Amino acid sequence: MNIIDQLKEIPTTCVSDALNGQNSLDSTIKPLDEQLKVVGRAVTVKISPGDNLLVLKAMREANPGDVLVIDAKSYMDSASCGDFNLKLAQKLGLAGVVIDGVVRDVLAMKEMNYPVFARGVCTAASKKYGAGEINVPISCGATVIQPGDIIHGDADGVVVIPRGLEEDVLKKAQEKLKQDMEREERILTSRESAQQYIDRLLAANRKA
Ligand SMILES: O=C([O-])CC(=O)C(=O)O
Ligand SMILES: [Mg+2]
Repeated sequence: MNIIDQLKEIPTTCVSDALNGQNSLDSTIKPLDEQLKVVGRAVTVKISPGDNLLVLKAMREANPGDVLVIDAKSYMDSASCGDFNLKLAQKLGLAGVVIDGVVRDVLAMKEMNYPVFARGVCTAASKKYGAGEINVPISCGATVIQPGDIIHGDADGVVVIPRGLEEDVLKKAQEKLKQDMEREERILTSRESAQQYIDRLLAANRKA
């Protein structure tokens, strides 16, 4: 299994733990549909607020399985994508779209079964002027994202795994998931074992 497929089997919280809580996008960037997760390599685009022509160019240049990450500078009053733009991304085979900005046509989007993460929704469209840059380092949700970094998102939010760390993060995240599952089996068996767990934790962390 390649690293993307292996990461798909792990919750985003465990990936975050493997990164010591670093590299989480702002928690206000949320999934439109909590049931859908996204894992793939970032294609980045930086746009000028209110202008989304380069979003289309970036998706045209992306490979199937990539995640389009849009730096719209948190602009909340015109949509970086509507349902039609997202249907283009889906048709082109992109794994999903993450936006530091907003979308529109949200009801049609929810019918698409396609992972989209954004700060919210608005009514107005963007213009098509073409300002911006494709596949450059961007800031999205106050986090630096380089083209090719792995984007990992689910109901809890989005984290970015920098390229150089991906093997290490995969191993640590797999280990964390295993530990979480073992802990549940061990501790959640009775009222007494739940009490003992908390007592041990308090004793171990008690300040002098
Ligand atoms: O055309 C746009 O920029 C936004 C829109 O409504 C869509 O994609 O459906
Ligand atoms: Mg539309």
